[in-house]
Amino acid sequence: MKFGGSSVSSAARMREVAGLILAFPEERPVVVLSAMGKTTNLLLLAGEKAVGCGVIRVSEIEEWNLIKDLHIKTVEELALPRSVIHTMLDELEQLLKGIAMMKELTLRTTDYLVSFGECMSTRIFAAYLNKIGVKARQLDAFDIGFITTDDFGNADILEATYPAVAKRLHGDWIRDPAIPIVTGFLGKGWKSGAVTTLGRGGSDLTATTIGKALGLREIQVWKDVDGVLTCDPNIYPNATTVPYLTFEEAAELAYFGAQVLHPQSMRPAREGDIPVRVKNSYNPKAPGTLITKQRKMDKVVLTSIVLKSNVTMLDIVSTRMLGQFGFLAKELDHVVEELEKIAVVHLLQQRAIISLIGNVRRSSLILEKAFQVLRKSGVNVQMISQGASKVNMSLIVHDSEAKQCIKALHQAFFEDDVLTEVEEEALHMS
Ligand SMILES: Nc1ncnc2c1ncn2[C@@H]1O[C@H](COP(=O)(O)OP(=O)(O)O)[C@@H](O)[C@H]1O
Ligand SMILES: N[C@@H](CC(=O)OP(=O)(O)O)C(=O)O
Repeated sequence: MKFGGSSVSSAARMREVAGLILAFPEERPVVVLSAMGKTTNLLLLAGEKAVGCGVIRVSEIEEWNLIKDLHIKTVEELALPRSVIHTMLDELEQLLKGIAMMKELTLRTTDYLVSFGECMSTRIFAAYLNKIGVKARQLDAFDIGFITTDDFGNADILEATYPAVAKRLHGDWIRDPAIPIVTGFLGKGWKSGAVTTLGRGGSDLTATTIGKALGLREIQVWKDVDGVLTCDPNIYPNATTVPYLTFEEAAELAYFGAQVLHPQSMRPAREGDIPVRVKNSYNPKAPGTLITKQRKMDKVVLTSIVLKSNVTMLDIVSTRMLGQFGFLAKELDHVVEELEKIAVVHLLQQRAIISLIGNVRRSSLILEKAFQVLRKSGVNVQMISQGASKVNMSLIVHDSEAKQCIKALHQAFFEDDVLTEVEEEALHMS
């Protein structure tokens, strides 16, 4: 079970989460936690400020004080001893002073800095479970076999992780059974031995990695929304829950920008064929979204609409590109320079990709409807791509028009009668 930052943002939330875990007494869950609330963002900001503020002013950094106050308050409200996080907070202050002294913040140090968020949330939560009589064991992912590349800030999990994590968690359980409370988002670089992070939202990936390593029956990812929704609720609040998704759909959705899932998180679940359930810790009765290998697609038209803003488009016109392979593999800075030798190249910035995740076997119907809607809204699509994926059609529009497009498309596909049209078509064919 993975609980994101919003699920463990306060003492009250931690009590609720403990209640959710205890609601399944017959299960032996492994719990993965993110940092409390917005702690990761605050740590990043505190680090940036430390670079320029001088050692003696570190104690005045607003974000550092917010982090300290939140964690101390949580420990106090859960009636835990301060010693649970005392050492961590001391070390964190030392680290910020070190950054201030060096006037430098490398990617490696940034990963170490943000790791304090997960290290503290898990220590508090494990102590709380033990206090209420539920035996729990706090575990730092970088100590239990999460081995990654040394790409600080966006490390990849290496294959050796699966057997190592399985061995450690099995061994611990046999020696002394206790619910493992594991830090999400973190790993250990295989060359450097330093703490790494898996990219923002990486706790989802921690959870699915453990799921595959242990061959679990189900992976649950608890969020602050009722599941994966038909679009980002911050863009258009009429979004509704998508009850079922395939791994492929969920992966495309995440990859093309839906913040709800980490882009790489579906891979271990798909490889291990372990269902993933996305649930709302604020509304546990809601059924959520169930993500599996396959689902019945015959009535499916569109599943979800995803927006990725601020993308740059390369418009290449050339008659000389036949046989010119490998040119995009060169460094991005050199791509335009290289292409200009063989083509007319325009760099078009402030574009947005709107991805229509759905049944590509209905592509003509989807595109017909989409273009009707966009034409009515006076929007010109600048590129369209169906690619290799069986579930994704992408349209590129100008950034300034993107939100309005999402709203119009959502209304047409999810609030009007497109399903009736498909049902009629299916009836007609049978
Ligand atoms: N298609 C979508 N479905 C659900 N949530 C989405 C979608 N697109 C964006 N979001 C946003 O993702 C948030 C949940 O992801 P995240 O912040 O990583 O949660 P957590 O911190 O609980 O893991 C939601 O609060 C919502 O605002
Ligand atoms: N705390 C990390 C990792 C994470 O997964 O967080 P969340 O589950 O709150 O998205 C982040 O903010 O990126």
